[in-house]
Amino acid sequence: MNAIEVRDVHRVFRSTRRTRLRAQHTETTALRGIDLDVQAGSLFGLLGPNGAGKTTTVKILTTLLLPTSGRVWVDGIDAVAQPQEVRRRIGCALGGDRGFYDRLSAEDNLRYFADLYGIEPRAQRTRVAEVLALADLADRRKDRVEGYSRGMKQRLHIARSLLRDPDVLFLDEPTNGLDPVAARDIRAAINQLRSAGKTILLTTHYMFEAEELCDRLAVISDGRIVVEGTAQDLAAEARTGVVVRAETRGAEPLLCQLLEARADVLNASQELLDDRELTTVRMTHGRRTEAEHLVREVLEDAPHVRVLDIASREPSLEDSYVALVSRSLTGTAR
Ligand SMILES: Nc1ncnc2c1ncn2[C@@H]1O[C@H](COP(=O)(O)OP(=O)(O)OP(=O)(O)O)[C@@H](O)[C@H]1O
Repeated sequence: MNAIEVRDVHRVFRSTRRTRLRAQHTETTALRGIDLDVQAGSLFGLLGPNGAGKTTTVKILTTLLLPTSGRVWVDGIDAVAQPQEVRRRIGCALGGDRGFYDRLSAEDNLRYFADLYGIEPRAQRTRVAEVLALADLADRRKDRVEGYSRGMKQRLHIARSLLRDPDVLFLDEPTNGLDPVAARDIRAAINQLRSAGKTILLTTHYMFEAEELCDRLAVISDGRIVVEGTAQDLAAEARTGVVVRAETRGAEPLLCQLLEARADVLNASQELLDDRELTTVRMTHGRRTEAEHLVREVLEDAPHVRVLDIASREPSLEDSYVALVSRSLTGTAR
């Protein structure tokens, strides 16, 4: 059974800026026909570069925004026709530093929201204690939120999203900007919620996080779903055979274009290290020595380039992601 279904959703933002002489209308198309199926009890990851349309999708699913066209069901309920009913069944943590009364304690904040959500006064104390424990904030429950770290605030967002014991949870970049330990704690909490049978849709920029947590993933780019499936499906779709990394002296970024002109190169990028350049080449080639040889040839053909080191590795989810997104943005059929 699907807990979330999205059919051909489009979203256009229209705005008008008035100058003294005239009104200027602008249109931004954020979503260009999104389809999604998220199975009940699964953890689904929405990945994509900045501005791809992830937050717009989450806002539509959580009834904060209306789609311009298309249909959306959450927990079997039509989110456009019955937004109130959907709101009762979902939890939503959009994160960030705002959203709480800084001068109140975490406990008082949650009591306030429990009231707002219509949780019976007699049940509030127990429920607030439960979600504080789930978010590992029980021992800091009396502290004012203004003294909370980002990681603690993020956990408080998750605690709030759990107040109504929802079946479906939406987490928008839950570990964004957190240090590695705080991020690991959040991931552990998310894993616990999945084990408790919740359906979770999360957006993230971190590939290892998506790989660690998600059952299925969708990559969204420029308002379209580029690919949907397991991490293995994404790798198969990206057709990344091997990743070659070459350390050089004297290599120009232009060389990446030369490499990308080859049919067996999916994507090439260069970063500057202290006194060297590091070129990463994602190839369709499966044989590592052959792939290394090909890259070495292209680099050494360029004038004044010295190859210091060359090595290859198996592709990660991040490599598949980079190949898929760059392919979708450049519109190449490779
Ligand atoms: N309220 C708005 N008015 C106008 N344009 C908007 C609005 N909200 C989003 N957009 C535009 O819609 C597109 C998708 O934005 P969205 O926030 O959904 O992307 P995102 O994938 O969540 O990006 P990020 O990873 O940076 O959060 C962008 O081009 C953005 O500028």
